[in-house]
Amino acid sequence: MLRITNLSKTYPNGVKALDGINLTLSHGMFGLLGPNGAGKSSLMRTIAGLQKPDSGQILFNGVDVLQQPQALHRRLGYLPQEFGVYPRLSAFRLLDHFAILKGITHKKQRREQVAAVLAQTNLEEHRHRAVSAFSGGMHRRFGIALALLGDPALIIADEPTAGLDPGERNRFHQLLARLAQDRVVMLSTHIVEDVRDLCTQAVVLVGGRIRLAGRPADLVGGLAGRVWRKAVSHDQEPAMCHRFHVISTRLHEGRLIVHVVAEKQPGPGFRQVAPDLEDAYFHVLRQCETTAAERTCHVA
Ligand SMILES: Nc1ncnc2c1ncn2[C@@H]1O[C@H](COP(=O)(O)OP(=O)(O)OP(=O)(O)O)[C@@H](O)[C@H]1O
Repeated sequence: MLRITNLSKTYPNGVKALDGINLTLSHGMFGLLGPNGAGKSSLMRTIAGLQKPDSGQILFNGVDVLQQPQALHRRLGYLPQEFGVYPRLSAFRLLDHFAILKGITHKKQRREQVAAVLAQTNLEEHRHRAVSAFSGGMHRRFGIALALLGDPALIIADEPTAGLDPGERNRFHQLLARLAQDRVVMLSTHIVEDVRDLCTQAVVLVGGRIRLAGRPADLVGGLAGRVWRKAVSHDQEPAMCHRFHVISTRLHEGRLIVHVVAEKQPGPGFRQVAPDLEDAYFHVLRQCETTAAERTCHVA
């Protein structure tokens, strides 16, 4: 349904935010995972038509959307990372206003759509409240209500759960999962758990390039039998990082746990564990860091 080929984007300051991205998305929830500055928002903004790439192609149902932006824009719901400040208008009035901007000019049809998106996002009982007085979670759900106007076939949500408490985050995830049943939902995040819990497909983006792609369960496959864990003291950690290929250090019940990638038992006290998505993600980040450091060393 959405096919991206060789997409690249360099900003005027010389930062290459996207470097030859190739992706094909069909129905379901698609996770875009990457650290700060990986290029997630750049990719989403480019798909949403808010900025032009330097090269590449985006096909939506076979139509080239860089040549014919309207082909996608009518079918797109975009939930950006940053929200503007809403005026003191009620949720109903604001949605009605945006529905007009989306081209839903027939009054009865518009009322029905606004009522439907309020129901889908569980905001019906708040429809007469000013959006400016909504909580963070309600804001996010209101953002989705806006994105749903016009019944989009593709929803792009850029780090939608940032700042939500666990309850709201869970409710929001369930809403996205319901929406993904019959459309494409593209979700960017740097929270590995979100991708593991929600997504049928995922890519790891680092430095504007796709480093890992597939079903979350398959992404860990390459690490099978190679991840080892050990509880260490804070003092031991630097030596561990020096001696072993440490992919992560996490706190568990106040204790520091290191995960190491090694072909065989790396040393006393290490226990082999089944790799999870977090291991796969941190392993890729480590590989990218190492490659970047090697490049810097060569230049130096
Ligand atoms: N308008 C811009 N002009 C110049 N550089 C930009 C611009 N937007 C983004 N960048 C740079 O491009 C790179 C990718 O940024 P982008 O916002 O796409 O990453 P991201 O993965 O969404 O990060 P985050 O998780 O922090 O939102 C970064 O180095 C960023 O500083």
